[in-house]
Amino acid sequence: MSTEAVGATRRDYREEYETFRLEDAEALLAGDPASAINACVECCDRYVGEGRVALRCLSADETLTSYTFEDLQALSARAANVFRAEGVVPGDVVAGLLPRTLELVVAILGAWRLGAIYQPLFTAFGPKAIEHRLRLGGAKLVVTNPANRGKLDEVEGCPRVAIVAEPGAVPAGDLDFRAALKAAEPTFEPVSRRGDDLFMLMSTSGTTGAAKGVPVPLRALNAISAYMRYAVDLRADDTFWNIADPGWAYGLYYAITGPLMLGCATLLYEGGFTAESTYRIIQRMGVTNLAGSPTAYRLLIAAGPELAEPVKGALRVVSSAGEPLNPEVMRWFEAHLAVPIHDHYGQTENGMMVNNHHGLTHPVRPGSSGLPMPGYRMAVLDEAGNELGPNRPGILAVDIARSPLLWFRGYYHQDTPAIAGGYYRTGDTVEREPDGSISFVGRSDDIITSAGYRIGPFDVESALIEHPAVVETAVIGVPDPERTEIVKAFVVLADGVRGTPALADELASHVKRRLSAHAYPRQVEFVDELPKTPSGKIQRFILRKSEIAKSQPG
Ligand SMILES: CC(C)(COP(=O)(O)OP(=O)(O)OC[C@H]1O[C@@H](n2cnc3c(N)ncnc32)[C@H](O)[C@@H]1OP(=O)(O)O)[C@@H](O)C(=O)NCCC(=O)NCCSC(=O)CC(=O)O
Repeated sequence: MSTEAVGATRRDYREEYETFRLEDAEALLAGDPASAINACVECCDRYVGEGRVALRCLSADETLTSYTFEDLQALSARAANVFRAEGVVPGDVVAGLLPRTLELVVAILGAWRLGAIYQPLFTAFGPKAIEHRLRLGGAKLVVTNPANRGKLDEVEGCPRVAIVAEPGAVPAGDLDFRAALKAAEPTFEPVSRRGDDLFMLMSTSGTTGAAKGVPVPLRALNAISAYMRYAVDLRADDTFWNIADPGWAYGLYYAITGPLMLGCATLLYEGGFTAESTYRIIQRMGVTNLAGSPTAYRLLIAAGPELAEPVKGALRVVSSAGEPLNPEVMRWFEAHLAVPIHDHYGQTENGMMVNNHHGLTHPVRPGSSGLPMPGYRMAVLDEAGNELGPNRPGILAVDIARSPLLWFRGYYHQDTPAIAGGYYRTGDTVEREPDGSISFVGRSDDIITSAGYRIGPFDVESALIEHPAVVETAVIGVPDPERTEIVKAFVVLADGVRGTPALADELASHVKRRLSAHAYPRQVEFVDELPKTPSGKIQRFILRKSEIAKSQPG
């Protein structure tokens, strides 16, 4: 597989797009049943022997510790031995409920070395979101830390727990992960898998049901490395930092897997996001290649240009994903940080597919998500599934037969109506410009995009309905200048319960604790009834329309 950064000299987009083919070694990975592959070899072993730094960990108090690929090889081997001793076999699921620390990477690489499937659990999740995901994948083992351990007590049927804790703080019955790593052998022959075998089990929010499982086969590695080269333009001499959390696709695919696959060091910062710490870390670590979400960038801007001044000119490229990037953010970054910031579009289901590529030359239009990545043919479809020409809004879809990098073949053990007629429909409404670039118009369903997170209204509604004061609820996204959208809940209360601000806060806290700290309703409105179809289905779009009308001046 080619690991060379294409960006060393930028290549012409058109030429690269038209001549794209999976190179011979990559074609093997792309599904040849005879191919043998191991994700830990791709992301670690292949760089062993050069003493290269693979991982820089900054703790919450900003203490720096660096690890080489050799360190990660030995630690992943120890972890694989620990997992095997716990009964994990190739094809089993190992879940990680850990902050951005060394042990997170060790758990991921250890699972992969053994041929197991890694399932991320975002540390903001509450027991409800965790239980749903652990059930979905039938995880054999979950690796966590004391800050998150208590949530697992509320998970029915919780699997065996390995905990990263001080020796005195390991709960009875749990496996002391650090002690077990120490005692384990530092060698483990990587288990060969095939391109179609899974190595990650992700989840993503739906509009009608609870979060769906997204199986990720090993051949997705082709697309992940292609994105790092074409769109992120990651080079050997870059210091790379993707601030997204590896509890989600953007972080797991492109903060961990992608840079390690190219043999580049990645940076994990355990602390929460603030503009001050972000600028401080860029300066201290000499970050040249930065990735994150528009909300993070808007928060940097809101902190003022003075904070940006010391890092002006330090960054070479900046990538943005998770929600559309505002043209104003692009202009501000040019003016105050002297760096181009480019919008990239993707989904958990299939990674990045449409980009303003840093590593390829093509015009970049503010407000546009860019051009299809080489390896994908994108189409804009009408409701009947016909391809539309320029300037006509429709659903963005991937042409399956002509997209050699496409890996998504359906949700985990679930029907996937989004795949039909030779296309995978993304659910996003877009418009294609005459120059081929694609502009995001909106979602064609009820999914909420807030601060780059995809939030399913159904998940929030089912958490709210658990509260005794709530009889019925409908959850929508309402426009917000900072977070794109925020979650708003319309709530019908039980007889005799009064809708007070204190109750609104209580409901928000309930969702935060049970479902997730990022998905709670920031607005709660108490109503007598909800708009419904004659058959009783809640019409969220009516609520959304009236909120949009309210937010528009005049
Ligand atoms: C822009 C941000 C850095 C801003 O960070 P903030 O900390 O201000 O806010 P937030 O949205 O993360 O968090 C909302 C609330 O949850 C809390 N919170 C966040 N993370 C937490 C954690 N790990 N543990 C406990 N609480 C946590 C915060 O304190 C905050 O509480 P309070 O509100 O009380 O202060 C972040 O939102 C971000 O990284 N967004 C990008 C998300 C992303 O990576 N998207 C792409 C992947 S999604 C994806 O792949 C899509 C898909 O599913 O298909």
